[in-house]
Parts: sequence; structure tokens; C-alpha cells
Amino acid sequence: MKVVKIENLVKRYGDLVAVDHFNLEIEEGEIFGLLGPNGSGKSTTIHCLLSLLSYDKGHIEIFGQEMTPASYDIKKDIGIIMQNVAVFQELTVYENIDYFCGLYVPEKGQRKRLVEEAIEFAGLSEFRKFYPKKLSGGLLRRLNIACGIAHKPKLIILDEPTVAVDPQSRNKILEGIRELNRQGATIIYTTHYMEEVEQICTRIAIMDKGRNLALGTKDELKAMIDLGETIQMEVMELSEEVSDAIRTLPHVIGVSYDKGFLKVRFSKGKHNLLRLLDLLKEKETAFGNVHSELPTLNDVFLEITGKELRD
Ligand SMILES: Nc1ncnc2c1ncn2[C@@H]1O[C@H](COP(=O)(O)OP(=O)(O)OP(=O)(O)O)[C@@H](O)[C@H]1O
Repeated sequence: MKVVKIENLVKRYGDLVAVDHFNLEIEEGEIFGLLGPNGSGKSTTIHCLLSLLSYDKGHIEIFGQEMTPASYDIKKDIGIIMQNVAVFQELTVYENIDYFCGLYVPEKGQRKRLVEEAIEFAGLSEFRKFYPKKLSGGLLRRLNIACGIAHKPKLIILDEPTVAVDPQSRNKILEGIRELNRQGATIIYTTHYMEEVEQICTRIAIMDKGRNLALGTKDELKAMIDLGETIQMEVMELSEEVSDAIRTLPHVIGVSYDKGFLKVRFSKGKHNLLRLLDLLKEKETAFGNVHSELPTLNDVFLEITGKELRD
């Protein structure tokens, strides 16, 4: 079943086109990553998807039904975790989760069980009686997530849930998302951290300036570009002659040398490393610490847009 269908979505803020004829379909069971730099239109897309923002053009369906501001039936099956932590300061951890769960689950006994499960899931057992101001940033994020998922939604949308989170909480959040997916939820995950989508997402859309630039699994996205590998090594001195000779090797796309580090980018091909090392030996250029990197989603983004993902 298609969980989400966005057709030709356009959202303008005055003259600025924040979302530009954006199309997307997400199937049940996916962990879908919406990857793009700050300001690329991820949050605006999510707000339009949820009918929290009006839009200029387009059609949106969730669970096969048109999504409108009054679609309560659809909304009760969605869990939303927004960028900004939105919890009540005057309620404890337990009371906060109970409040948000209570928006969808009126029955007390059932709710108690769900809240306990959410507390356990988010690793907040020791903190159940804490007020939010006593929690660290990472724990607050986890509370925010627990509030969004306690009612066991079928579709969970997380908008940059790991911004400014310590590595331990970040890993816990990513592992938690995988677990929610294993339990049956479809996930939409927006981020500008490519490592995160590489780690957890089954399919990825790369977004820039409101447009959906590329779509696929991470392997499909990487196969779209011609980059084979990037080889880096320490080289104490690199003469212009050697540098020019490297440039003429087969498959070399780019050569850079900075502060004793040589970086050579190759297109797909065999024996790239071997040829480079042979050349350096032949030219009696000393090197060390050689390593080779396969293309990342950043390389895909770089090739499509001409700029780094983390601008
Ligand atoms: N309420 C608003 N009024 C005017 N412009 C806005 C508004 N909200 C967002 N924008 C602009 O729309 C564009 C898309 O912003 P959006 O927040 O959707 O991007 P994003 O990819 O989610 O970025 P971030 O990761 O920084 O939240 C940006 O240029 C932003 O400045």
C-alpha cells in the first residue's frame, strides 16, 4: 500500500518558492530519508504533507485518502516528531507522554500500558518523575519522541530529530527508529546528516531548493554518478611534474594536494590504486597512510548540485 503520495506540490512564501513541483511516493514499511541542506524545503514539505500549512498547488494522499486539515482519522495514525522539542514544562516525563497519548487514546487502562511501553522504549524509566528542565538535551529529544509515538502510529515522521544531540542519544534514537520500523511503522526521516540516512534509510530523496533532485536506495543513488573511489594519502612533497603525471592516469577526475595530503578522485575503473602507487614509486615520491573511500551521498549531492551537502 502507498502510505504517502505527494503530487506536484508547490509552496511559496511570497516570492520564494520553498517547495517546487515536488513528487514523492512512499510504500508501507519503508524508512524513507528526505535528505537536503538547511533551507532546502524539508520542513515545509512535511508541514504541507500534514496539512499544517496551506500550499499553492498539488495533491496529497496519506493511507490512500486525501489529506486535509480536518482528516482526523488519518491524523490519529500518524506520529509527528518535530525539530523543536514541544513538551509541557509543568508536566513530568510520565505526564507529558500521557497527555500526548491521551489525544488519541481516551481509555485509561490501555493508555497506561502504552505510556509505560513508550517510557521503556525511549530509555526514560529512571526519569519518569523528572520535569523537562532537569533533562539533558538528548533526554529531552527522547521524551519528544516518546510523546510522538506512544499511541503506536502507523506512520511516523521525524523532522531532524538528532540536531544538537550527543552521540550516545543519537545512536539510541537511530536504533529506536529501526525498532519502530521492525514493529511495523512506516518512517519518514528528514535530516541534513548523510551518515544517518546511509545508516538507517531504505530509500532516499535528495532535496535542494524545494526540488526532488534524485530518488533511490543509497546504492542506486551512488550508481547514478560516475565517481568510483577517492584515494587519499600522506605525501611529504609533491612536485608539479608528479602532480601532472597523476592527472594523466586513466580514470582520474580530480587531484588536490593540501598540507601534505594528496587526494585523487577516480571514475569507475579497475586498478586505479595500483596505477597511482606504481607512478609514485617510479617518480620516487614517498607516501604513507593510503586509504580509499567509496562514494558517499555527499558525492552524489556534489555531482548533482555542484556544492557540498553541508554548506
Ligand atoms: N514562514 C516562512 N516564511 C518565509 N520563508 C520561510 C518560512 N519558512 C521557511 N521559509 C523559507 O523556505 C525555505 C525552505 O525552508 P525549510 O525550513 O522548509 O527548509 P529545511 O530544509 O527544512 O531547512 P532546515 O533544516 O533549516 O529546517 C527556506 O529558504 C526558508 O528560509
